[in-house]
Amino acid sequence: MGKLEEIRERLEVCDKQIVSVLEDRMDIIKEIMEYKKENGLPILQPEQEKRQRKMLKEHVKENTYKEEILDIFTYIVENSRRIQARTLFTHNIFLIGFMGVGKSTVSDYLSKILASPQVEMDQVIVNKEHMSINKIFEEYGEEYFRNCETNLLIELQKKNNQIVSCGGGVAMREINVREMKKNGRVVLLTASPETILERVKDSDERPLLRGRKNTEYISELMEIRRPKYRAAADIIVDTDHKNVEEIAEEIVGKLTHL
Ligand SMILES: Nc1ncnc2c1ncn2[C@@H]1O[C@H](COP(=O)(O)OP(=O)(O)OP(=O)(O)O)[C@@H](O)[C@H]1O
Ligand SMILES: O=C(O)C1=C[C@@H](O)[C@@H](O)[C@H](O)C1
Ligand SMILES: [Mg+2]
Repeated sequence: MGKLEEIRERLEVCDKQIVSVLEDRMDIIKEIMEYKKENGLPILQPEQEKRQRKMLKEHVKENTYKEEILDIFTYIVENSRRIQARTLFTHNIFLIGFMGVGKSTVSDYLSKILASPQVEMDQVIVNKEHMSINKIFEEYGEEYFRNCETNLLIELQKKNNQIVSCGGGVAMREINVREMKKNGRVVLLTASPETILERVKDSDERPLLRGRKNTEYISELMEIRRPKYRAAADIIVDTDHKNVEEIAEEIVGKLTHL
């Protein structure tokens, strides 16, 4: 055997060891998830990832390849998140609720922490139609927009493990609720009118609230929508006085115990 072949053989042995250790690591991740589920412990615990990263940095600080090793670990952790998500859910998660309640913020965070794709329904429709939502309403009417929402919900059933931030009106149509439930769990986020006002007051992007940004109007519209939101929900999470990490943890905890 030539020198090069001999070196390559050592490399192959090394790769196989890496595969084997990675498999062990992934099994451990699954074991942790099962243990947390069985014992009702918080599932996401982002602070644990930070501790792990700190420990690793300390461990490799004198290593010649420390930057490369840390880079590889970024991918390892990303994939552990994906395994976590698949251990927890095999379906899609649909976030519904009033304008400004935090659907986009929470779905963005959940999609990062669970390394799962995020779908922003309003944005997908805008991209498909090459038109803003305001323009779609003006040119084709609300019914057309609502049909776009229903068609998108049907399309989303082709994939799993997506975190979907729904348009504020999605739960108003019964067919939409049926479509979401075919391969998904529906999470209703709620907040008081005061909290909603605080969260939307500096933005002009919500046409339904234009010129009516006050708690009286928000309250009125919320009451009209409440029964449909509640009827659609598999779980309800109140977001008042909670940060995004707390909300995400509560969602995952409740979904795990459905
Ligand atoms: N838990 C929270 N605490 C404080 N601020 C929040 C929280 N959740 C969201 N926000 C803020 O409130 C505003 C509205 O949030 P977001 O855009 O996520 O709501 P939304 O439900 O997606 O609204 P829309 O229905 O219009 O799409 C944002 O500025 C966001 O940063
Ligand atoms: O609450 C609603 O009916 C809407 C909310 C937005 O997300 C958009 O989907 C659209 O402006 C309609
Ligand atoms: Mg949003």
